[in-house]
Amino acid sequence: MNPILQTKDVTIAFGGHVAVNSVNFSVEPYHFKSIIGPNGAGKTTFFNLLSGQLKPTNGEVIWKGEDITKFSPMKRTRKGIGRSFQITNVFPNLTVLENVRLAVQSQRGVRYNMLSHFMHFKEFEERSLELLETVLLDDKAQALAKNLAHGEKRKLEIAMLLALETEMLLLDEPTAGMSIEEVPAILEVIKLIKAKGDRTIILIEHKMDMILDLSDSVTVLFNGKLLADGTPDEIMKNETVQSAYLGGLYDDDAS
Ligand SMILES: Nc1ncnc2c1ncn2[C@@H]1O[C@H](COP(=O)(O)OP(=O)(O)OP(=O)(O)O)[C@@H](O)[C@H]1O
Repeated sequence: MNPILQTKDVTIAFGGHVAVNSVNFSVEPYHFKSIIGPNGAGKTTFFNLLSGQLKPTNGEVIWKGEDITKFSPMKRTRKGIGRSFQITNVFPNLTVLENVRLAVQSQRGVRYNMLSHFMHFKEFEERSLELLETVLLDDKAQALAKNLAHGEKRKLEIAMLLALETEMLLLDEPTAGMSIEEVPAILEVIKLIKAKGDRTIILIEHKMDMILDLSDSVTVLFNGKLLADGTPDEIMKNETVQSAYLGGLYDDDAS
């Protein structure tokens, strides 16, 4: 099968520091791929190269055979690459439902058309409730976004990302900053999205154990380079990966 997303020798340097170094990466449609690596491995920088927040110093990003290296983040979203919203995109004084509805409206392109908005209001609201059910947040639909617990905010971000109806989801450490009690619920949400089977998902995770049973395949970054790529089983047995993680370079306390 042809990859849906690929990078060819993608590289970015900040001053003299090469944060992502000649990475050749590919993911097939409907695949669930995790990117793992210790702190500072280059995971977030690599995600920014995929989503367009950063442009590479060298190399290419290819979406369905098309070179999108120079495309803006918005253009990539329109093409089908959705990246999880940061919490700054959430309106704190609106309800959870209103926040998701705004994302649904923006996807349908009716943000500035009041008549169309009025005519489709019920449809948007129904779609928003459906998305809140998917992320197990429907019981908080009427709560103000600012009153949500951290884990619930991450669910809201995921609902808003799903509202964009993109073929690909880029999830950047969805469990970051969560309390131990909140983690199973967000993993459950990710499992539900995966089970629908209609999207390609790439997820960054810092803690390897978190994602092994979720992932079809795993890419390991280390010092900006692609260290290994394979099934979770292959990655677990890979000695180079083990030493990268266990060699005192894996800081378990950082996000
Ligand atoms: N804008 C920037 N300017 C300078 N250096 C940067 C910049 N962004 C990232 N870096 C550096 O690039 C390296 C990779 O950082 P990155 O945040 O991508 O790692 P990461 O794998 O996501 O780490 P973590 O698990 O801690 O989030 C780090 O050494 C970081 O300090």
